[in-house]
Amino acid sequence: MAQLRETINRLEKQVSHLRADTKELNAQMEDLSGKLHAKEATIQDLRSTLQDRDSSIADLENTVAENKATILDLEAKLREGERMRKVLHNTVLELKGNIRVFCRVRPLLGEELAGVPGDDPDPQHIVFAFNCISFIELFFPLQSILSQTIRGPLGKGKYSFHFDQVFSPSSTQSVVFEEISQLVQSALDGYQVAIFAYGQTGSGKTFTMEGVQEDLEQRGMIPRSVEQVFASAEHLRQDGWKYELQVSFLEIYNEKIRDLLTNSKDQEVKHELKMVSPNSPEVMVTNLTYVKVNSPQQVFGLLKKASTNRAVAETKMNEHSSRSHSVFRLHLKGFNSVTHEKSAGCLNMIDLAGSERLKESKSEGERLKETKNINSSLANLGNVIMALANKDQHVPYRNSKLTHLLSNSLGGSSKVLMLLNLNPREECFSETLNSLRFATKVNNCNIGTAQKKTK
Ligand SMILES: Nc1ncnc2c1ncn2[C@@H]1O[C@H](COP(=O)(O)OP(=O)(O)OP(=O)(O)O)[C@@H](O)[C@H]1O
Repeated sequence: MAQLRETINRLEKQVSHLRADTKELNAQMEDLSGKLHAKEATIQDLRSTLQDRDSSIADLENTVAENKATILDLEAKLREGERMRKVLHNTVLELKGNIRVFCRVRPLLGEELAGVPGDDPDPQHIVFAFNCISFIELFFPLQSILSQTIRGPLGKGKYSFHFDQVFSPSSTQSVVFEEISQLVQSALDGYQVAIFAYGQTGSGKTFTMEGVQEDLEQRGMIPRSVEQVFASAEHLRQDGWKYELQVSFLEIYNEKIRDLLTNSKDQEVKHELKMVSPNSPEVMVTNLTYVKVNSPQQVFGLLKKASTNRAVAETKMNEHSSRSHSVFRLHLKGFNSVTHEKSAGCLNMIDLAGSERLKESKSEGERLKETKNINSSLANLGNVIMALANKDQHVPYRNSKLTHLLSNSLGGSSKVLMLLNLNPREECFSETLNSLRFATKVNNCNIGTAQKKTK
């Protein structure tokens, strides 16, 4: 019996322990389930945060897609704008005629200013209208002072001219370039472009075309055009255009062609003008150096090389007078990988030899021969332009090397600009009048509508 009681006691103790354990386990269970609820709530929170994030990402993705569409739309509009610019530019040129004349008068410089009141670099006998950028008036020098105070007809003492644009002595290189930059652009669009600097010795032709290379402000039309062509070609890449650019530079001296980019010291290398093929109007120069160029700096190096090679002779009118025509050519071949369009433009920049007449130049001997050759090739340039304007059956391209070489860039399918340079000195009055008359004849010509070239 006692043993039984002892067993019961022991069991009762064990039951009481088990009860206490159960109680503790229940408490722990409750605690854990509380924590589980809390975790579930956190998970729920995180889920809803994730959902919010997902919808924000979707919103952002939509916004990005919308922006991309807007950008594509804007790019298409820009391309359309660029196309319209070309169309408008070409229409304006068609209306104005594809031959245009700009006139630039250089300032009086250095010793030329001696005795000029107030060192005024503007000539007294040339008058520019304040309200008309295309008008220039020349006064017979003896009457020029009078004409400044008494306005009105002075009979034969006053000569008025209109051109597409007139630049007074204060016009900078960048102002002049602004007016020709669209024309330069046309070469990238596949046009044949010819820009001539015409004028008597010392009138500023070389300054206008080449300028001072080391001085950014004074750089001329050639370096500025080269920079613009490279910048535009780079810009057009995004539309699928890729350009191959090639430079040649030659001079025509005494009706002989000389390569200005040659490394050869052999002056006897002969250069002849030949048709590219029997059916092509294009003329090529035999044995001429063509350099493939990839940067403006590379072209500037070639310009330096050419200027050291260029023949410079002395005349009585200008100590360092250039007695040759120089022809800088940039050939631009374009291909568009998106539209498969092709273009083949050419930019010719020509610094003509001084246009003074024989008796003014006081030339003798070898200089006399040079002057005669220069005069006859310039006169022939005028004849070619007149023949084109008159739609003559025969255009005398072959009468001089210059017009023969440029025949492809002078016809009705090209764009021509004559930059008439004038010397501001009163002593140059009769040459100035002569130049203005020649340029007026050119200005009155309309050589037809330019055509793009695709091959
Ligand atoms: N717009 C200008 N501003 C400042 N200087 C100029 C300007 N135009 C010309 N000159 C200066 O006038 C001088 C004669 O100019 P330039 O040599 O260009 O004449 P040119 O017509 O090319 O003569 P040439 O027929 O002998 O080649 C140069 O010293 C040149 O630097």
